[in-house]
Amino acid sequence: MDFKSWQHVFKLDPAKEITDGHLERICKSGTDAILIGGSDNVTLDNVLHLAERVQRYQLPMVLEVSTIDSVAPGFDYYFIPTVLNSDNPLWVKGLHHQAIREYGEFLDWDELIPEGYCILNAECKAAKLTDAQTDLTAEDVLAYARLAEHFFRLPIFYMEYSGIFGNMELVEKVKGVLTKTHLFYGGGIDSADTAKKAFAFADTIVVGNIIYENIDKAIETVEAVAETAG
Ligand SMILES: CC(C)=CCC/C(C)=C/CC/C(C)=C/CC/C(C)=C/CC/C(C)=C/CC/C(C)=C/CC/C(C)=C/COP(=O)(O)OP(=O)(O)O
Ligand SMILES: O=P(O)(O)OC[C@@H](O)CO
Ligand SMILES: [Mg+2]
Repeated sequence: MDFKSWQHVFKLDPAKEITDGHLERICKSGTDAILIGGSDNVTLDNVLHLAERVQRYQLPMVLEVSTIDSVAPGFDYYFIPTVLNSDNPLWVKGLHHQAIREYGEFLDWDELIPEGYCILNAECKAAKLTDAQTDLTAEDVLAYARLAEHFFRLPIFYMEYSGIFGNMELVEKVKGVLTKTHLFYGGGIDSADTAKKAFAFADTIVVGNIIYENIDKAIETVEAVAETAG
């Protein structure tokens, strides 16, 4: 199992309700993996509850860590965001330092995958939480991508537009400067059309909110990627 081969993932928010029927459709959709994560009201209880339900299906399950207190055992990978365009060091390396200080001796480092986030929607919760500097030129974003790949050697660069569909020209430019680092794109994918547009440039597309708004449209995004990938 290698996350670099994933083309489509669903991101389930532990703070949101999902019926068994909808969860079954998501997990049997043909998506490559389930990412569990959110930016607020994530608790150990709601993570454990959702993970237990997802575990019935045989597909890779990842926890995207947003608080130290909500880390639960049993995931295939733990994705650890570092927000490259936050000016508050807490979100770049501060919480990470605290977590490693506390648990460093017991960590299985092969399960931890750092993600270099570049948050591009000023209105999303994650941008507000992390004081992300979203007023960026294309050159700024390309520099963050290069910083992720060549300086920090991060395996993932994540263009995060959570809640809105992003600038695909910029996604194309970022893809053009990355060679080893894998490009995740997330934000506003709500149809086959938006899935295809984002997947034209990103290595992996992440589909979140539409799961809770229109389950049929969410499932369409998997089919769209499969068609495009051939
Ligand atoms: C039990 C045990 C041994 C535990 C060990 C703990 C462990 C695994 C430690 C790992 C080591 C480590 C380095 C941990 C880091 C800890 C940490 C808290 C890091 C900070 C992560 C961070 C920068 C979070 C900021 C928020 C963020 C970028 C979240 C990403 C997810 C996201 C944007 C979701 C979208 O949110 P949503 O709620 O859907 O929002 P919308 O309203 O926009 O839809
Ligand atoms: O919820 P949406 O807008 O689909 O975004 C997906 C993901 O990038 C959120 O972290
Ligand atoms: Mg969301």
